[in-house]
Amino acid sequence: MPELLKLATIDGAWELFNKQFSPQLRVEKLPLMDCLNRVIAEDIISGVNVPNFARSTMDGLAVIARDTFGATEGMPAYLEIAGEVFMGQEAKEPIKPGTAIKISTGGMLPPGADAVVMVEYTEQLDDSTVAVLKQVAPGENIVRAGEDVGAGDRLVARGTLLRPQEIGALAGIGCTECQVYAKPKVTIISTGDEIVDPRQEPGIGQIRDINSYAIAALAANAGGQPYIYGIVEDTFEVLEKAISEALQGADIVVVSGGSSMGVRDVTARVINALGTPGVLVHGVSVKPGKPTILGVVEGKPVLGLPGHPVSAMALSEIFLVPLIRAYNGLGLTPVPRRTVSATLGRNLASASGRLDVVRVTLEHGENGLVAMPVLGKSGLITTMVKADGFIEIPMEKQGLAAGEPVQVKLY
Ligand SMILES: Nc1nc2c(c(=O)[nH]1)N[C@H]1C(S)=C(S)[C@@H](COP(=O)(O)OP(=O)(O)OC[C@H]3O[C@@H](n4cnc5c(N)ncnc54)[C@H](O)[C@@H]3O)O[C@H]1N2
Ligand code: MOO
Repeated sequence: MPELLKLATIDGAWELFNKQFSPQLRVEKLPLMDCLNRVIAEDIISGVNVPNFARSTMDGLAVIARDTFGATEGMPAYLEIAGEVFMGQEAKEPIKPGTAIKISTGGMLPPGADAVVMVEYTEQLDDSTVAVLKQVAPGENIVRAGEDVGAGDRLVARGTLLRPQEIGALAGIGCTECQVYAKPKVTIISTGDEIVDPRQEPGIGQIRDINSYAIAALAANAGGQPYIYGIVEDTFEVLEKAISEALQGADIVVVSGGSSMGVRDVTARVINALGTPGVLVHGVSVKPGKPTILGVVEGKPVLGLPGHPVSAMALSEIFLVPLIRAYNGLGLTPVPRRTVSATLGRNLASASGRLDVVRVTLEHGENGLVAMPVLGKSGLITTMVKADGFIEIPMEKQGLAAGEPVQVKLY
C-alpha cells in the first residue's frame, strides 16, 4: 500500500526543528508563592546566614563540651545551672566553665557554649546543680550559624524548577519575590465541521470539542498558558485567518484535526502559505499520532495534531511538552517523568520502524505491578481516562511479550 506521508522519526523531527527554532524567553517577577512549579531565571545568592546564630536542636542543657568529657551514668559530670535561654531572645550572657544553661529546641546557644546535652541524659539534683550522665562532643545537638545557608552561598541556580523545598528555602532567606521565566502562551485551534463547543448540544453527525480542552489542560500542566481559540471551519481561508491571528499573541500555535491527507485536511497547506520555513515535518513514525505536522512560522512553532483525541494527546506529550519547557528556560531536553517498573500483562504486537505508545493500567500482581494494555481505538478519550500511564515500544522492536519488564511512564 503506498504511504502518502513521508514519515520522520521523532529524533529526525527534532533535528529539523532545532535548526529553525530559538524561543524568545521572557521573564517576570512574581510573589514567592506564585513561583511554585516555575523555573527561576536568576541565581539567588544569599545575603544572610541561616540561621544567623548557633542554635540548639534539642531540649536540654547548653554546655562547654569538654566539661562533660568522660561523663557516664556511673560517673556523672556535675555542673552548676547558671540560667536559661528564652526562645526568640538573644542569649547574651557567655557561659562559664563548669556551668550549664537550660535551653529549648531552636533556642540560641549562649556565647562560649559548643554543645547541648539532651534533657534525658541529665538529672537535676537541686535548684542549682545538674548531673550530666553522658558526654557530648563539640558541635553535638547544635546547628552552627550559617550551617543551613551561608551568606554568599548560591541557594538556587538559574534554570531550577522551584519545588516546595526551594520555595521554603527562599522564604528562609527573606526572598519574597523572584524572576521566573514567563509561561509561553499556547493557542489551541480546533478544526472540523463536525466539532461543536462543549456548551452546545451536538446535532446528529456532530461531536463536542474534546481536544481543545485536553490539550489546553496538558499544556497548563507542562507550564504553558493555554488559550482556547475555538472551533474553526476546515477551509483554507478560515484556518489561515485563525492561525495568523493566533500567531500575533501566542508563542506556540496548536491546530487540532485536519492534519492527515484527506481532501479537507488543509492545515499543512495553510502553514506553508503563512511563511517560511513552514512545514518541517508531515508524518511521524509513531502510533498513534502518525499524521502530525511540525512547522515554524515567524520563528514560532505551529503544531498540527491528529484529530483523534488519544493521538492528539500522545503527540502533545512528545512535541508540545518539550517546547513549553524550552520557553520555561529548560531547553529542548528530555522530559523527566515519574516512572514505575512493572511486568507486561499481555503480548503486544508492533511494527518495527515505528514507536508505539501504549496506554496501560497498573494492577497489583503476585510479583509486583502489572501493566495491562488498555484496548481501544485512538478516537476514544475514555481509553486515556482509564489509563494510569503509558509504555513505549521502541522502533527497533516488533512487539513485547507478556511477562517482559516494562517502564510505565505515569500520566
Ligand atoms: N485514509 C486514511 N484515513 C486516515 C488516516 C490514514 O492514514 N489514511 N489516518 C487516520 C489517523 S491515524 C488519524 S489520527 C486521523 C487524523 O486525521 P486528522 O488529523 O485529519 O483529523 P480529522 O480528520 O479532523 O479528525 C479525526 C477524528 O478526530 C475527531 N476530532 C477532530 N477534532 C476533534 C476535537 N477537537 N475533539 C474531539 N474529536 C475530534 C474527528 O471527528 C475525527 O473522528 O485520520 C485517520 N484517517
Ligand atoms: O495516528 Mo492515528 O493518530 O493512529 O489515531
